[in-house]
Amino acid sequence: MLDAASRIPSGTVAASRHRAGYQCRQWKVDPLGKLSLNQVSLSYPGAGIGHVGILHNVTLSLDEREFVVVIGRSGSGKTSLLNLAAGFLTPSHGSIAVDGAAITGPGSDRAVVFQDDALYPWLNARDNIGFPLKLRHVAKRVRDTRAEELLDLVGLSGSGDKKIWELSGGMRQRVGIARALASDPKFLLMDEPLGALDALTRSRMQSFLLNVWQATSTGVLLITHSIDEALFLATRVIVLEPTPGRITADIPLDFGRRHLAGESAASIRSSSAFKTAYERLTLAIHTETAEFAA
Ligand SMILES: Nc1ncnc2c1ncn2[C@@H]1O[C@H](COP(=O)(O)OP(=O)(O)OP(=O)(O)O)[C@@H](O)[C@H]1O
Repeated sequence: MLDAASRIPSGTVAASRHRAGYQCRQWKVDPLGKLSLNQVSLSYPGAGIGHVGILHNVTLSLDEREFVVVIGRSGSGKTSLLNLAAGFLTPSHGSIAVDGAAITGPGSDRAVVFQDDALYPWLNARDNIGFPLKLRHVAKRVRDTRAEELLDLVGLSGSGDKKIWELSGGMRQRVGIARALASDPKFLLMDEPLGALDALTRSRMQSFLLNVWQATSTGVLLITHSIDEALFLATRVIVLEPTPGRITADIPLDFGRRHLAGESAASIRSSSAFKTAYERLTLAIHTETAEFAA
């Protein structure tokens, strides 16, 4: 079962948006948004050797109900892929679109969460969360209301006045995720968001991430080095092979949904299905021509 800190009151976010009183997307009502990378390649200038291919012909799409995890060996281009989806990088070839419209840079429809929480130490938790709304000239009263609702969503009710240095690593990452959600993104792009946490906190945060995903219907693209984490969270795992980075497996999974339906993490991880999936994904990551047979 999910622990109390991981549970999120159903309907909290959707209901809160109306109370917050600023223009936002109507989650679960609009048609599903889609983020697509179409035959995307990326290369960087090499030192005297022309261009070095980082990603080659990557085609990938995810919608707002999906939790897609990208895994692959070091240097396979995972962060580059996320930076392309975020609009921080421009592809050398191919195109990236949200709902069919080509993206030309970062946008409020895609929020990014990094391993380092990147919070502003001079602001308290509430003002950190409200900061993206401040950039959009949303009134302070409305920002504060929204921040309190997001603090509630991430299990930190009553912590709005806390300074960043008063928060634990897991709490800081929750505030970072709340801040990312403040702009009501269609997609959360997360680069090793739990990578800096200790094992126990990381495990609790995995349940928390699944709950945030379920409560907000925000599409997630998450990078991890952890096979266990990829299997536990993803509705699809994408395997990238290096040099140049390309997709060699696209695997549907349901362990996260099972957890959300009430099965304990321990029961899932000890199941033969999870152990078999672990072995197959390990093989897929470490084999040149990856195969993930059902
Ligand atoms: N700005 C850059 N200029 C040149 N090469 C780069 C740049 N950024 C990344 N690279 C190279 O692109 C390749 C892919 O890097 P990337 O960080 O996307 O991989 P990754 O799979 O996220 O790696 P890791 O798992 O180690 O974080 C690496 O060989 C890296 O050295």
